Amino acid sequence: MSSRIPPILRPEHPTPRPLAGLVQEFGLEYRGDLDGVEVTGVTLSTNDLHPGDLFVGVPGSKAHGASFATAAAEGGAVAIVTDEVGAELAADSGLPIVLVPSPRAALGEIAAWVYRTDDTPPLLFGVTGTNGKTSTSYLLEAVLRQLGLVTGLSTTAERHIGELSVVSLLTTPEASEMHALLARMREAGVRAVAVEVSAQALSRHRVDGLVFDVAGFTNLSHDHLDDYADMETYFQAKLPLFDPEHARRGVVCLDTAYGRRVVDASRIPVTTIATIGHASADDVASAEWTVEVLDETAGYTEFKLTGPDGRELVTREPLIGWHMAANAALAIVMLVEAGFELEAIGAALDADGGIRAYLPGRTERVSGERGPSVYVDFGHSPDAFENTLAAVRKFTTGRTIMVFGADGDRDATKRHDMGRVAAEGSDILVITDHHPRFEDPVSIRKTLLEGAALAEHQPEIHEVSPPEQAIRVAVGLAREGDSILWAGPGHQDYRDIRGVRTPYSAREEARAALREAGWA
Ligand SMILES: CC(=O)N[C@H]1[C@@H](OP(=O)(O)OP(=O)(O)OC[C@H]2O[C@@H](n3ccc(=O)[nH]c3=O)[C@H](O)[C@@H]2O)O[C@H](CO)[C@@H](O)[C@@H]1O[C@H](C)C(=O)N[C@@H](C)C(=O)N[C@H](CCC(=O)O)C(=O)O
Ligand SMILES: Nc1ncnc2c1ncn2[C@@H]1O[C@H](COP(=O)(O)OP(=O)(O)OP(=O)(O)O)[C@@H](O)[C@H]1O
Repeated sequence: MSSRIPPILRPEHPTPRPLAGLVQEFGLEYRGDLDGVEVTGVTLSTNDLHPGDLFVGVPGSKAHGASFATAAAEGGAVAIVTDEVGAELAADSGLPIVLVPSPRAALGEIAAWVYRTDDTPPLLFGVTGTNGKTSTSYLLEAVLRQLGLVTGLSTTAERHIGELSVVSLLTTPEASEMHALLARMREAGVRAVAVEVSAQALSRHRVDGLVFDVAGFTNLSHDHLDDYADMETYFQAKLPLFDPEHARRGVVCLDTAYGRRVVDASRIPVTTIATIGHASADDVASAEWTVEVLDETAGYTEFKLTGPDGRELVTREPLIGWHMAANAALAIVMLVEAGFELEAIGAALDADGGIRAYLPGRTERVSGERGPSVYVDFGHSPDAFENTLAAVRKFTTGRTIMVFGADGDRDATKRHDMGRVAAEGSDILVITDHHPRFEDPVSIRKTLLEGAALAEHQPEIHEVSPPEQAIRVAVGLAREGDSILWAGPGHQDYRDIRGVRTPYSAREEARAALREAGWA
């Protein structure tokens, strides 16, 4: 990967802690001399090593982290934490070695100890599900800010510490980064944090050592079957967020049938929410909260949230689609579960004319007053395509044009459905490339085209590579009144081509294509 790897934020003024204290507190075995060893940080990667760090050697898919122990020592690491296999690999590093049975499983608690994130933690919100995690997290942050709090955010798109913003690498950072981020947030006076929690994060202990005040579940649909054997395994991977080790309370959206199953499996108190017209009639009837879309325009969606005891809130958000109303309502109910009064939330939102949120690359309109409407979106699953296409179509007087490609080296089993759903919902389809990674982009497009051919409705289909060209073809075909939905790249500022993060922004490309076509 190139140097465009985003920075990892750490506390600016870490307080050193004696390593002997860690060993004593957790009753850990060690080799070497711990006398005078002071720890100021923790990492599992030599690419993010600071002098004074504990280097945690985790067994990875390509290498055992402990095989980089000598490099870690040269970089200023003060000790190694690893397993028995890693201890052998790290023996020549000259550093003391602390032994744990599973370094990845230990990382969260160790990072919490190093950065003292257990001391006066902020209010913590965790959001999981297939689609809508980033959006719900941004919406939580927006409402918290409108309530006057200094906020933090951790999502696929960005990490925020108050007004400071950096782009993200992983959706949910490794536990060492997560706790460093929280420590930095504490320095900045952050009082509430919204964290997007991926299934991979739960499977890989990335949120260990954190207890969310409120966990939220958006929905579950086909994705990530490269990481999980089947939908059931993927579903099961989400459940630990609803255990007492990870959250105190939960809010579960019943819009997909998996929601009810989360409620049944949850080991914490949960409340439920369902979207009228989208969840099943039974789930709408049994949900404690319901959300109903009242008005939709190209500029905003207005909705009503109704809760127990006839409590109600009507507000709007500058986002399109019923699914965004579902995300916003989930965020608001999570705040209520955290102890905020619904009336206070309503008053704060009313004062501002609704929720003030900007979601980078989530059905983001990049076009101007004239010409076709162009939206850049991060959707990369059949369900996301269906919802965003429906939302865009609603405000399109002309034709709906969709541009998309699929991720290489990621769940290939969803590609047929992506092609089919995209074809069903569009009048013109431009199939192109996304992140090919190490796959052949021609063969990815071929699978998408096969999927598109399965659709009952057949749009006009074009195959265009690379995406810079594809968006220009789409803009060239578009007329006033048409809409273009470019799904996949969202906020991202690179394409991963054979492991190299090549600079590239779909939002910039789309704007350039519009300018070149004279629509600026
Ligand atoms: C499958 C997966 O999660 N892999 C993660 C894993 O990589 P790995 O096991 O291959 O690590 P490895 O390369 O064998 O290296 C082993 C260890 O040696 C260390 N190392 C390695 C090389 C070196 O020079 N120095 C060094 O210290 C590594 O940091 C690592 O700790 O540990 C790495 C270090 O933290 C992660 O960066 C990497 O995430 C990769 C980039 C990834 O793509 N993960 C995806 C699947 C992911 O987690 N996605 C989810 C969800 C996204 C969504 O919702 O769409 C996410 O939360 O982002
Ligand atoms: N509640 C929802 N239901 C269905 N689709 C949604 C929902 N919310 C958002 N989407 C669609 O999914 C796309 C991704 O949204 P978002 O980034 O919020 O999800 P995510 O869960 O964070 O995704 P990822 O796991 O890829 O980071 C959006 O651009 C939109 O197309």
